[in-house]
Amino acid sequence: MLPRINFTDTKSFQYLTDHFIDISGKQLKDLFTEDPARFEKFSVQFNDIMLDYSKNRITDKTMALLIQLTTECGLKEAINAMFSGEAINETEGRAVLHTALRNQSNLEVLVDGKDVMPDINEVLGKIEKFTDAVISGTWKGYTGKAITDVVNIGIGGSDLGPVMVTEALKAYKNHLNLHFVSNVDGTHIAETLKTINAETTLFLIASKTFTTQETMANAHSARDWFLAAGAAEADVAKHFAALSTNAKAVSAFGIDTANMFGFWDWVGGRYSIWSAIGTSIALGVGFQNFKALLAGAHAMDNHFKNTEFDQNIPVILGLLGVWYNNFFEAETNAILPYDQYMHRFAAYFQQGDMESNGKHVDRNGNDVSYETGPIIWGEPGTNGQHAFYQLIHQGTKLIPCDFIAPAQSHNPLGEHHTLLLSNFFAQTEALMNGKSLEEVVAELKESGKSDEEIEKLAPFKVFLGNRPTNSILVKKITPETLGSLIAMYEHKIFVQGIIWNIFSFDQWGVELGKQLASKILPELRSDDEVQSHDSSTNGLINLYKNWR
Ligand SMILES: O=P(O)(O)OC[C@H]1O[C@](O)(CO)[C@@H](O)[C@@H]1O
Repeated sequence: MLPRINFTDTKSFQYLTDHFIDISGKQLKDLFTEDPARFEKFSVQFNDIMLDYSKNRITDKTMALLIQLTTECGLKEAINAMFSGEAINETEGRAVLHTALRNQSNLEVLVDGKDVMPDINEVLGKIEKFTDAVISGTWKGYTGKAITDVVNIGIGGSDLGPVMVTEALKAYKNHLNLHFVSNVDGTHIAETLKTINAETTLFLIASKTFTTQETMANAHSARDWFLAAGAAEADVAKHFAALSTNAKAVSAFGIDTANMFGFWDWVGGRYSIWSAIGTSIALGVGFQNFKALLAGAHAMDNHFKNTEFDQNIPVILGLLGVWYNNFFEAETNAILPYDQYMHRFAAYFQQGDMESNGKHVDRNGNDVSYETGPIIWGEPGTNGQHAFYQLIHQGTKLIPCDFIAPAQSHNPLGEHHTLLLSNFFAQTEALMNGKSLEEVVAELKESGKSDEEIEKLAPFKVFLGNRPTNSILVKKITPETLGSLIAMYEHKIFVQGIIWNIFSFDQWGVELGKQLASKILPELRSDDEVQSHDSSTNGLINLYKNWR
């Protein structure tokens, strides 16, 4: 069982509340002047990943108090409980063991007294054989041709991870064309089907439960299209595979369970890229690269499990997030990768973080009296700079940002990467230092502006600065490094869930909308006027019926 400690009742919370009053009046740039060793002190390197968190509104005391908070909240015990397979997803009565899926040490991991590693290794072996056969072309379609296109049909955790990783690792891609269909909007599947040939297409139906409305609707449409293209029922086996925990529903759909790659209920949907849900990744970049992704994540797991908290990257990131969320009252957290390949990284962690920690009930079943999960958002730099950075620099909201960049590009084209990285370094410096009125006035004078013009313009050109950032500089986006980065954020989310005393591994909040949609569906199927809802919902439904 996880501890049940209201973190606002801890001593460290009280100390942090007092300490916040000191810190909130301090300027980051002054902290750097006062302590030239800040970078050495507030940075951690792990393999090819460097976390520089020195541009945060913290001192030694802040970090010491935040670490004390972890002790009072039982973080160490919670980490051990997760890794050892305790049923810490208490509202669903399940263990949380995505870490076992990437347990390259192969040491046993027990769930209800049973070692799960043999089953994991068996599925991995099956994925390797299958993906090798498809990539090499020995797996043939119903007319004897090799597969050229793979369509992953899934949503949420059965889509976002594979999309994000296959994009992030595009430099490692083989000849297979990957497509991802998630939205129940028929446009998504229709547009995809226009680009592929039934004879050479493999569909992966990715769904943990194999009951998700969107995925089932898309899977049925794909199957109908496949049969309409001239294939027979018996050909389905060569073109459809399932990634799921639900063998019964897979069979009922008509997919041979020989083509099913299984996983288990102790794998949460948004933590499932490491499972059979990663099959599209293994197809796109090869099984060895998929294994390397797992190895990178495993290395981060060991770092998280075994490193003292003051040097522990996910713990540090988690605590900084708590500091801004609960003391500075920052509502959002931007993830800004300076790497075009990572353009879906923030979207991936929108689900990872917000579905995990978007909770207002604590582990005792009581409403929390403090803020929990932040809003996660972001786009790759430098595009974001020309879109929303204005607000980060000069707006009224405090937005802690994670800047991520690789030192080496997969596409070292002319000066592009140097230009990109000059922006990466400049942005965090600008956010920290800002630009004072005196500096603005001096600059305008130098540019030849009159005193009158300067007086008018100057206020708009001031940057208050003091805006916190983390810089995550990696050597290169390789499968290993990407695996480590993903695991790093997963564990950061875990740390925060423990501090906030919430359950991070259920997602009851997605149920109500689903329930109501299934009630409304039959109403939409009939032509009768609807009167069973509030006037707004009735009005909209009836107008829709008139217009359709
Ligand atoms: O893999 P499944 O069972 O189709 O579920 C898809 C997604 O739906 C959710 O349950 C809710 O949106 C996610 O947690 C999950 O990733």
